[in-house]
Amino acid sequence: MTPVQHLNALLARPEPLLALAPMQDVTDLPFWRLMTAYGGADVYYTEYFRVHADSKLEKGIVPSIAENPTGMPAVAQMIGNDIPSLVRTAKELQQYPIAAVDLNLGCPAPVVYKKCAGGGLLREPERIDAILGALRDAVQVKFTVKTRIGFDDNAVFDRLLPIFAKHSIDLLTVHGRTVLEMYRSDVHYDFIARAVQAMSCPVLANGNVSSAKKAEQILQETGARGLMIGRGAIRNPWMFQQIRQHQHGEPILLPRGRDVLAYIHALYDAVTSPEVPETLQVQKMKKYLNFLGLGVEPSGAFLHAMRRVKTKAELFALCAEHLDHGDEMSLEPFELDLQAKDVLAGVHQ
Ligand SMILES: Cc1cc2nc3c(=O)[nH]c(=O)nc-3n(C[C@H](O)[C@H](O)[C@H](O)COP(=O)(O)O)c2cc1C
Repeated sequence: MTPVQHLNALLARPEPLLALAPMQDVTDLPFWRLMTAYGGADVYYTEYFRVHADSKLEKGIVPSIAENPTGMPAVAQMIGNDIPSLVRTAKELQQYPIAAVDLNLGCPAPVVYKKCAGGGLLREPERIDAILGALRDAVQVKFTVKTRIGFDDNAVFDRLLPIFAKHSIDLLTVHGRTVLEMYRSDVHYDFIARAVQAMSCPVLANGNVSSAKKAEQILQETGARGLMIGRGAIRNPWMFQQIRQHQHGEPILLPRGRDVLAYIHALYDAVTSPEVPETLQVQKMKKYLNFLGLGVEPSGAFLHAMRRVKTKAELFALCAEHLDHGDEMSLEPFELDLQAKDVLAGVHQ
C-alpha cells in the first residue's frame, strides 16, 4: 500500500482522522516515534520546510519523511511564496514516501509573515490562488493546505474557501484563529464549520483540542472529518488513544503522575543526544516542558522552578517532586496566568 492509499483507507473509515500537528523544533522524527509508542496519531505532519530561491530540503527534517518510523502516512509541509521554488520543492518532496504535500498558510511568526509567507499570505488571496494553481499541477500525491481564518480580519475567509475549492485540494486543515490572534484567543469553531460546509474535501479542525471530551465537542460543533492536535499531544501523549477510546464508548486510560514522569524520562531519552552538552539538553527539554507543565499542577510553581533548573539532575528531581505519585493526571490543562508573549502561547521563530 502506498502512503496515499494508506491515507485514503484511513479516510474511508467512520472514525475521525487524528493528525499530529506540525510544530517547528518539536515534531521531529524522535518525537514522532515517541508519540507512536503512546498510541499515536493516524497521520503525521512534518515541521515546515522553508522554501525560497536558494532553499534545499532541510537536513534536520528530511529523516522524518525518509525514515518515517510511525507506520502511518506522513505529510510534508512547505512554507514560502515563490512559485517556481515551491514547485521545485514539491517535486523534491515527492521523491520520498509521503502521502501529501501541505502548504502552510498560518504561521504567525513576524519574521515569516512580514515576508508574506505562512500567515502573511492570507492578506493576498490572489497570490494564494496562483500558488495553489501551480502546486496543484505539480503534486501527484495528495495536495493539502493548513490555514488560519484570516490575517487580522476573518472576513477574508469567505474569499479563501472558493479559492481552496477551485483548486480541488485534497484536504484542508483549519486553525480557527486569525494570524494576529496567535495561539491564545478563543478558537472560532464556527468558521471551521463553515469550511466543512463549503468544501467537498475532508476538513480537519485545529486549535485547542485539549482532551477526548473536548475533541468530541469540536467534532460535533464543526462536523469536521477529523482533528489536528498540537500542544495537547506534547502535554498528553495518550490523547490520541483516549480520543479513540472515548469515540468507541470505552473507558479512557487515565495516566497517573508516575506515568507522566516516565513519559518525561522517555522524552529526554528520545529528543536529546549524549554528545550534546548537558546544558543544551536541558534547554531543549524546557521547550517541551513549557507545554507539558500546564498539566502538572495548577499554581504555576512547577513551570516557575522548571525554567530555572540548570542540570539534568535538578530537572528530574523537580519532576519527581511533582509527579512521583499515583494520582490521576488532569485531563484538561490548568488555566495558568500567562503573558500574551509567553512561550506557552506557542510563540516560535
Ligand atoms: C512550537 C510550535 C511550533 C509550530 N510550528 C508549526 C509549523 O511548523 N507549521 C504549522 O503549520 N503550524 C505550526 N504550529 C501551529 C500548530 O500546528 C497548530 O496549528 C497550533 O498549535 C494550534 O493547535 P493546538 O491548539 O492543538 O496546539 C506550531 C505551533 C507551536 C506551538
